[in-house]
Amino acid sequence: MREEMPYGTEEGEGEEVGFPNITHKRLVVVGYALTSKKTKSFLQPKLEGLARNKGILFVAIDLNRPLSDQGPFDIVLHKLSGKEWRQILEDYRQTHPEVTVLDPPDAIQHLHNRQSMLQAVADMNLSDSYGKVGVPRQLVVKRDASSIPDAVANSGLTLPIVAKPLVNDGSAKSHELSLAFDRYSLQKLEPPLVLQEFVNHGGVLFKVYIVGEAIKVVRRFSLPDVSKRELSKTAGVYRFPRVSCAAASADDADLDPGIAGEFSCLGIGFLPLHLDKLCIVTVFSNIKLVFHC
Ligand SMILES: Nc1ncnc2c1ncn2[C@@H]1O[C@H](COP(=O)(O)OP(=O)(O)OP(=O)(O)O)[C@@H](O)[C@H]1O
Ligand SMILES: O=P(O)(O)O[C@H]1[C@H](O)[C@H](O)[C@H](OP(=O)(O)O)[C@@H](OP(=O)(O)O)[C@@H]1O
Repeated sequence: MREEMPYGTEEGEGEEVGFPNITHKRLVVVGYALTSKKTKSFLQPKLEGLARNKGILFVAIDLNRPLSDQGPFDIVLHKLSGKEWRQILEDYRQTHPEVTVLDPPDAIQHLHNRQSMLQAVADMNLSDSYGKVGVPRQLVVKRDASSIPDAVANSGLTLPIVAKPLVNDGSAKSHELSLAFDRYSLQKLEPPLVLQEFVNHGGVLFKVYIVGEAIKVVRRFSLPDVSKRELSKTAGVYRFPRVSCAAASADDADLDPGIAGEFSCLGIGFLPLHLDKLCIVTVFSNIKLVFHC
């Protein structure tokens, strides 16, 4: 375990660590392993400043050196995928039980797959006086795109359909979604895929960020509803951009009065971007819900 160290100087390191107005408290050291893109979007000056004020220091993990030779860390924060990294983390957890790993690989494995990520939500069968939370009906297609039209017909899924890569590993490809207005166009897509029924939801969805006990809900613009008339007049499959990103804030938008108390959870992620607005030293997840009748 790390010794009690006064803020401001680390033993053996001559330079000031620079934590104003904090003395004789232990520094919490967070080792992070993220892609360069995620580091850029996640470790913004605002977050590092918030952390510094709370006596929390972020230190980049060198992926070219043994993890055990680095640190010592109080927390290891990561969003990398792959069997090798998972094994490194599992080995590290065995030799460093005192270190909190966010998130433990076995706790997030099911979120790397767009089929299993929603199973937990479906199994909860959440319902109360405010409404109920479900998941869109969906179908997994692992190979052979030519079989998709018949598979969709046999599954009873209704159009339009949102096609999503089955793997959700944070790569740009894992966010390449398409909207199909007819079954036959689906054979142009590249399995493995999850095919989800499109849920009309008034063009606004909720993103729910949960970090330990802290919960933040934001409204985001989403895909507009598709009417039966539009569906009858439209054919083809169309790739669409990341419509509900941070820039698409709909916090001031009114919800469509025609929709009422039924929520569909479209997807679940972890280690969301908006960490700087929430306490930053517990479990991370972000859940996207749409609100529809
Ligand atoms: N079944 C659905 N019905 C209606 N709209 C959907 C559905 N699934 C996804 N969408 C729309 O597509 C957007 C992206 O969906 P999803 O969150 O599953 O993908 P993502 O790539 O993880 O998104 P993000 O860009 O938030 O990381 C949603 O914000 C919503 O606008
Ligand atoms: O609406 P936000 O900005 O929270 O959307 C996030 C999204 O929920 C995921 O956290 C993405 O992370 P990955 O799944 O690892 O891609 C974020 O992408 P990022 O690459 O910009 O961090 C989205 O911003």
